[in-house]
Amino acid sequence: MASSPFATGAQTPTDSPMLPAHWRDFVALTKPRVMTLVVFTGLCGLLAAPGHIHPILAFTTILCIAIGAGAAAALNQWYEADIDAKMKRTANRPLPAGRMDRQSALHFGVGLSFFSVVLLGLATNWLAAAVLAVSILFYVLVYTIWLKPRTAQNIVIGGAAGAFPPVIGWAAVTGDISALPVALFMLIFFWTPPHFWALALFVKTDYAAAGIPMLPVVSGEVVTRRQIWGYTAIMAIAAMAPVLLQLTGIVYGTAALLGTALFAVFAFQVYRRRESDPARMAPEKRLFKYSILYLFLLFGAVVVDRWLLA
Ligand code: HEM
Ligand SMILES: CC(C)=CCC/C(C)=C/CC/C(C)=C/COP(=O)(O)OP(=O)(O)O
Repeated sequence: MASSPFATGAQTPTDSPMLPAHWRDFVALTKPRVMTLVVFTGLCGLLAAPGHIHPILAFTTILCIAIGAGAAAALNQWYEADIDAKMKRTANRPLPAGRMDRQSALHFGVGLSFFSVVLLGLATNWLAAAVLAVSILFYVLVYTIWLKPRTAQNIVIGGAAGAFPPVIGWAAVTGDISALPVALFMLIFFWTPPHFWALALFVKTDYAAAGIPMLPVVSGEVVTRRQIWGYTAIMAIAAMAPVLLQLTGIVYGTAALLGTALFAVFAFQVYRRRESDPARMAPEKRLFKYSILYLFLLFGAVVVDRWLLA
């Protein structure tokens, strides 16, 4: 059995005899579905940046973002194996299901974190590599280990980790960080609370069972619905900022206006919903699904716009 400095002594699925970890479990450890959008926002940051980057270096940059994000996800699951075992949604992950030992996940996560940061630094520049390192550390140390078990504001602050990829992509090309990557960072930063709390509303019993103080568990549904609506309003300002600052043009402007209007409609439906409402598709499920499409749409539009303006 793998020992961990965080072991509670309680019997968990990770205490059971280990089966050899299959490579598919290592892939699962990187949360590949979530990472598609992380990688896409990083790619868009890279493609929107002025200047030239050799295609091989561009590919290496995106690979490093994917590896770094995957490594951070592995470390998140290394630390949370006991918690994941208590939630239906996560109980079948490689560690809680007993298909992999914790030490393998730790080595995989630490090894790939170093590899991605060093490779990015050597291939592009050390500013991009430093931002990648900060995002990995932020996700693992600030969000997973420090804030997540302690406060319902965990994802508001910790969510910054997921906002760095476009900055990394941009910095890899230009060697600096200017207004547009900062605006894209702010967009993801304020998008994260509605994205996550919409999901948290329909999996709150899971989080309650695991003892994680997510907002719907700690403050209840009404407060969460109000907060989703409030952060959507701030996110709308962040979404329009690139247009107002004349960093993007008509394509992004149109996408941001229409896309954000629909986001606001869905967020308002979440805000208005009372528990007794009959559900076709619950508004929070619709908002969660749409939040993912929204970010794909707006980041894609940034790239199209920058190319048209170039
Ligand atoms: C701290 C911030 C965030 C939290 C707490 C969070 C939480 C979650 C959770 C719990 C899920 C369900 C996935 C699962 O069951 O494995 C999810 C799904 C997803 N998240 Fe987030 N998320 C955050 C930030 C982000 C960011 C920054 C992105 C991308 C830019 C992102 C993209 C996605 C995508 C694409 C899915 C859907 C995955 C699927 O189809 O299964 N999330 N998120
Ligand atoms: C480059 C780099 C390091 C990017 C990181 C991107 C990032 C922070 C993505 C967050 C994605 C995510 C699924 C969080 C889940 O929260 P959780 O771990 O609390 O979810 P769980 O309840 O499913 O374990």
